[in-house]
Amino acid sequence: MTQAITVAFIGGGNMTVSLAGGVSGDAASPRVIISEPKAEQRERLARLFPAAQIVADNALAAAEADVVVLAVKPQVMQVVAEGLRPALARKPLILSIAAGVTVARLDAWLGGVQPVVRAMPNTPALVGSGATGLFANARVDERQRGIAERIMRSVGLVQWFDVESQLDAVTALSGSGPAYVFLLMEALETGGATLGLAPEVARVLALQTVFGAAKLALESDDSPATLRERVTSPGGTTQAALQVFEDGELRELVSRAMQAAAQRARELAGD
Ligand SMILES: NC(=O)C1=CN([C@@H]2O[C@H](COP(=O)(O)OP(=O)(O)OC[C@H]3O[C@@H](n4cnc5c(N)ncnc54)[C@H](O)[C@@H]3O)[C@@H](O)[C@H]2O)C=CC1
Ligand SMILES: O=C(O)[C@@H]1CCC=N1
Repeated sequence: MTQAITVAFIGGGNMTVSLAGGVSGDAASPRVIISEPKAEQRERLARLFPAAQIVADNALAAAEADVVVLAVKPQVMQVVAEGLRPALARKPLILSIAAGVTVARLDAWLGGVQPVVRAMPNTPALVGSGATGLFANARVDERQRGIAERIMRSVGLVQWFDVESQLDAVTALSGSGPAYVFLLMEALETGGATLGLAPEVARVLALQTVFGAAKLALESDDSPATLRERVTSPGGTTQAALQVFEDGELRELVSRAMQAAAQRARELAGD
């Protein structure tokens, strides 16, 4: 943070552990308050973040905050947001990371006066390699945009969107995307075992291959298509495999899967 601000996390689960760790590592780390109803989890949080204040009362946490990060499951968001209303007189920035909860809904639950940023993160944020889409309502000023961006950037890449519906596409790509890649890992592992490799060997080779390919693509100036061509010797093994993927219309299948995810995101958002 550029100045000593107070960040209150509502819900002290996996994502909060990751984000609180991220912002605590920041050069000018903010004061952190975490509200969590489960006593056992509060004890864990206190061990992980000795400098943070761990409480059981959402309103108490929010009342002193410059930023309130809503990190509860979407199903409990309405109750949590409505319960916070009286504690938000200072008009802190609200940063919601709940999947599928629109700014309009949050706005209604919070009383229609708060600056609200909606984030669509993904689970690799848990290891500091997330990808997050952000959308801000009109009450969010430049300074607050910077703060929201900095919080999410502490666990990975951040991209802003001017149109909230684009977060449905982000959900279909990077939000759900880790599951597509895990499915590919599973398939590579099974395929390796079918070819006679020990399953644990097939798994480690599959994971390292996905990791290595992603790292190479991120660090290279070349496009994934060029990198793919570079692996593919004419008449060689890769070409034989890629032909099977093309015959099975893998690109079309991925596109259809993403359409289904985006459609489901729209339905869940109540659009
Ligand atoms: N797009 C994605 O893949 C991801 C989205 N998310 C979003 O982030 C949010 C948090 O996810 P996780 O940290 O994985 O969930 P989690 O279940 O680990 O944490 C939620 C925490 O909220 C606490 N909680 C329950 N009721 C509460 C209440 N009334 N007040 C305060 N705290 C309460 C729970 O005890 C729990 O510790 C979710 O809304 C989820 O949709 C998180 C990870 C990735
Ligand atoms: O599957 C879901 O609905 C959520 C949104 C993105 C990742 N998980």
